[in-house]
Amino acid sequence: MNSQALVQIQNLNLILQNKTILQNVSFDILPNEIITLIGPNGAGKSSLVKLILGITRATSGTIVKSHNLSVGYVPQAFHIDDRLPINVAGFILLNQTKTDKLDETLQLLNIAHLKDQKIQGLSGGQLQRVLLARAILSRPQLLILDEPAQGIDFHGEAELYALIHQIQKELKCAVLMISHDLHVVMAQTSQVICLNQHICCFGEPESISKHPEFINIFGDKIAKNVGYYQHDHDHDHALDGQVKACTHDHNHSIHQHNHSNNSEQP
Ligand SMILES: Nc1ncnc2c1ncn2[C@@H]1O[C@H](COP(=O)(O)OP(=O)(O)OP(=O)(O)O)[C@@H](O)[C@H]1O
Repeated sequence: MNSQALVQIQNLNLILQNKTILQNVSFDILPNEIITLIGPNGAGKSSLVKLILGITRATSGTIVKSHNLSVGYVPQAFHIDDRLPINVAGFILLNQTKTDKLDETLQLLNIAHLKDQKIQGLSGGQLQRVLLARAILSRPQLLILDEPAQGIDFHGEAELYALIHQIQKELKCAVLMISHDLHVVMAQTSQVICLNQHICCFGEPESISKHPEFINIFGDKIAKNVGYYQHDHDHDHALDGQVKACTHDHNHSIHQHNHSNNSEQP
């Protein structure tokens, strides 16, 4: 366990309707860290996020959050009622207690010009930025994003991920995001968790892309084509993804989940 951790996740298991959704998941989320969750459809990524947010409860295991942890969240799907008579500023401020950072937030996300526009007329990319603005208005310590670039074209996707990095740097928050955009994840994230009920592998993008379970899930072609990224950070992760003191050069580390139980699915 790391005393600096914003969230410590220990041996989480989730069983729903007699089906194992998550098995023995453990890792820490540290301040200033960008962790991206990847994995095939149905791997349990959104379920894990819902447990961390406290929307659902684990069958067993613990999630310890730092005192007064503030969390911003952008869900996977968001439907706005066509009849809701509200503009962008009104929507961002809805049910918020801290409102003084509205203009600064709109500028940070390059959407100041949309402030008075009706929410219904926005494009997919504009709406994602508005949802991000809402999530960061109160300057959370942890930002959780469930597939932030869903429904956005390739060009807009790259811009959005660059923006997320900019937000992370400016607000100095941690980011946990789910993504299917492997090329971007591998080029821009600091830590990747490859999830398929259990943590298949955890580490830096370069090492993850060489891991046998990653190649098994995503295919050799994707693994060979992902961009490599060198990232300096001051901590290391144990085999199960938890943080420990830094002991070596990070650039080629691979963290692997060992299969001691034959019932685990890859
Ligand atoms: N309330 C529920 N009751 C039963 N099963 C559920 C429930 N919610 C989710 N599941 C199942 O849990 C599994 C994991 O779903 P989850 O949405 O967490 O996966 P995911 O990795 O986020 O998938 P995707 O990439 O497709 O969004 C799926 O098989 C899903 O059917």
